[in-house]
Amino acid sequence: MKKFALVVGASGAIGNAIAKRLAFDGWSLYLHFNGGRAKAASLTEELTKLFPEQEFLLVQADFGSEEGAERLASQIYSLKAVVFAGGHSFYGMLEDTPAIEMDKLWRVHVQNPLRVLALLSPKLRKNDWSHVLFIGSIWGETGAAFESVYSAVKGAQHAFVKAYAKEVAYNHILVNAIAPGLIDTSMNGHLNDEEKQALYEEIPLARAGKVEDVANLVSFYLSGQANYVTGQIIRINGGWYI
Ligand SMILES: NC(=O)c1ccc[n+]([C@@H]2O[C@H](COP(=O)([O-])OP(=O)(O)OC[C@H]3O[C@@H](n4cnc5c(N)ncnc54)[C@H](O)[C@@H]3O)[C@@H](O)[C@H]2O)c1
Repeated sequence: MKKFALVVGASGAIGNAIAKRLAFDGWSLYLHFNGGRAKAASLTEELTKLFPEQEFLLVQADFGSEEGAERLASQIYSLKAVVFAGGHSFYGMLEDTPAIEMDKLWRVHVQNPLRVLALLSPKLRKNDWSHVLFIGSIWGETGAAFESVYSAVKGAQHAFVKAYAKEVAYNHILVNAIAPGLIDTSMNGHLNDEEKQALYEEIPLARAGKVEDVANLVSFYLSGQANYVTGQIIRINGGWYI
């Protein structure tokens, strides 16, 4: 029987790498996108050609609204794993963060992923083992100046992981978060080369992480070799902020 995972944010940089890695591992995938249909469609086409025995299904939803979350859940049939790799950041002082932006950060990172999960949990409970993984952030653990609201929503994701892991352990649903440090994606587009270099000097491994670094860790979690790990926030950060 095909094993299906939902990758939320598969059209994004980290989500795209996760989708490719999970396809390589033999998963069939629901590939979620919001904007960027062309990119998501070409990923689906590429994976279908490479892995014809597996299924790759595109699902669109805006996590800015509850209807989007509900529509996404209604398109999912069989499911063994969910990886939440969507989201956006906002860089600025708290007093310069518009209320509408705060609301959006909360909805996209917390409220609607949790709503999706609530709707999908009966499907996850049907399996011998299932996995829920959030791509959180080290800022959710340490906090970051000028990203205070983003840090707050990432911290909320991490707190949820710890709580929900306890709630569904009985059903063999494992719930964890991977908390990246600096990963080389357009989410860090606000940094110029000089600023990036200054950050690399702070990071013991002296570089930004690659999207594949995150995808490899996701692959390990979902491989069945980490089935005694739940409720954990695993930092992937080159030794930065430990
Ligand atoms: N890049 C980093 O350095 C870094 C570090 C720590 C954590 N993260 C987290 O990793 C995740 C992926 O980041 P990325 O760097 O790949 O970013 P990205 O911008 O490349 O991808 C973000 C994805 O989120 C989706 N998305 C954004 N708004 C949405 C909405 N309203 N509804 C539905 N989907 C929406 C986009 O469509 C896209 O697929 C995010 O949760 C981010 O917070 C990134």
